Amino acid sequence: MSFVPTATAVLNYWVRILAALEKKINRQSYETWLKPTRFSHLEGKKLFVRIPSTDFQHIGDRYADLIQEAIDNLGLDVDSVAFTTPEQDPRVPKVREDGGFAPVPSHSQNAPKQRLGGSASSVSGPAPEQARFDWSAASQLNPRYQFDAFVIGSGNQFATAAAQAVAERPSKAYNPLFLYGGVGMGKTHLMHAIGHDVKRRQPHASISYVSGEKFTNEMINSVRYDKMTGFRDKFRNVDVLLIDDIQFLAGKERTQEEFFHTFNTLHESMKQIVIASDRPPKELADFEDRLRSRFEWGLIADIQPPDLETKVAILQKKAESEQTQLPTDVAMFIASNVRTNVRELEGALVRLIAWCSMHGVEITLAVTQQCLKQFIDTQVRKITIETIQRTVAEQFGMRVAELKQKNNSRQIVVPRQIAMYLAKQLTEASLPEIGRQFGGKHHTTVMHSIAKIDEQRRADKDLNRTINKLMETLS
Ligand SMILES: Nc1ncnc2c1ncn2[C@@H]1O[C@H](COP(=O)(O)OP(=O)(O)OP(=O)(O)O)[C@@H](O)[C@H]1O
Repeated sequence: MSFVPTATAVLNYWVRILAALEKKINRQSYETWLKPTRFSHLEGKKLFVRIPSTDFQHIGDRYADLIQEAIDNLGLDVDSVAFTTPEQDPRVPKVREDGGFAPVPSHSQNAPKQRLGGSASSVSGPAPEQARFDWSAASQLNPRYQFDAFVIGSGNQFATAAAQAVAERPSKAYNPLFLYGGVGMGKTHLMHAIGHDVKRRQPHASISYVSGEKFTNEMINSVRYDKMTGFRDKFRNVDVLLIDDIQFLAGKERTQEEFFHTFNTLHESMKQIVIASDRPPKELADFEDRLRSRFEWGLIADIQPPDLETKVAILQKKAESEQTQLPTDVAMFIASNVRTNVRELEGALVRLIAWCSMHGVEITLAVTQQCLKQFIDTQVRKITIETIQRTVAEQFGMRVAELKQKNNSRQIVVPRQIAMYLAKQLTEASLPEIGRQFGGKHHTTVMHSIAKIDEQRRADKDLNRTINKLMETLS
């Protein structure tokens, strides 16, 4: 027996979705953007929602995931949601300039629409100019990664200011903007925030966010299925290209070649390029020089690990968005026990909130210590020399075996000395033991290596940064 919803039930669809959203997002955003929306009508499985003006169109992008989640949780028979202003809704009689009414078409085809959780559907028929909205690109952006959700601290202040400048004046402030920093430091968040912000200011702008891995895979498939023209059109015809984890292109000559041309086309036509990487351009091993040098054309901004205060502020902001009260001593405890990776910081908080809600207890310091004990213990797990060797080899694009060989070329010696230095700093191993694990080096060689790096680290900022980054990855 199929269930045919009554008019009231349908009307309740959006009301119920809103009720679910209200619990998930902060009050101010809800009051500003969602509360003023109204159910309009249902066409088949497409739910039309009335928005007061085109300024509200970004909500379909910003809250796409949450709306989809609510639809799924509520089991509603809706497969897409469209947001329309009264002017865009052909069911609303329009007053012509001469004061008469324009004819009302039988169904609304001009409304921008978004197929939630899937590829975007195209807008059929000529949409009114102000209604054009590139949902397909928008859906690649995580609605949570906005500037106002990003906590600014000393480590990311410069990168955030640069990202904001780029969002305000794409292709005019810095082009390209090259963001780099360690794992989970917020590079992706900032890139998406640029995308959202540009979209808000220029709803017509087409924005493409792609990871280095996806770019590579799409290119391989396009070559394989003879679809290079489509691939090129896709990435060379955007207003803003956000490419994440560019280090993935290391050693991939054909992909680098393709990206080189994409870069040139976009740059020449004054389109904005934002690149994120886990290391600065000059440390991108196995990259063509012509690409590396282009990465340095605009502005290079690094993101350093957050300090304790920033970590506390991130936790509090995150708790607020989950509508949870986080006592300061609890925030301090988590911030000082979870290492610098913000993703893990958030993971600890999510775990704590879930645990307290499941056990029906309030969040207190004692409860937090109990709940996060295992989480924190695994963080201080022992670091081994093998792990150090693997991490250093990866950082310098070489094999672990090379670190142990009797090769004294500079490309090998420096990483080897760094690895020995880290082994001394991060493990309990003695000098002879370290020497043994590096292909049988004498303990005086190990000592010399450690002293050398220790000294150079003070003078060479880049080397110091590389070591900090390795330490951060390792610990
Ligand atoms: N300063 C910050 N304020 C608020 N949230 C942050 C901040 N920095 C990072 N985050 C959050 O931490 C998580 C990880 O950030 P993100 O994915 O942007 O890191 P990343 O630098 O791109 O990491 P990776 O190198 O692994 O790709 C995200 O949920 C992001 O929202």
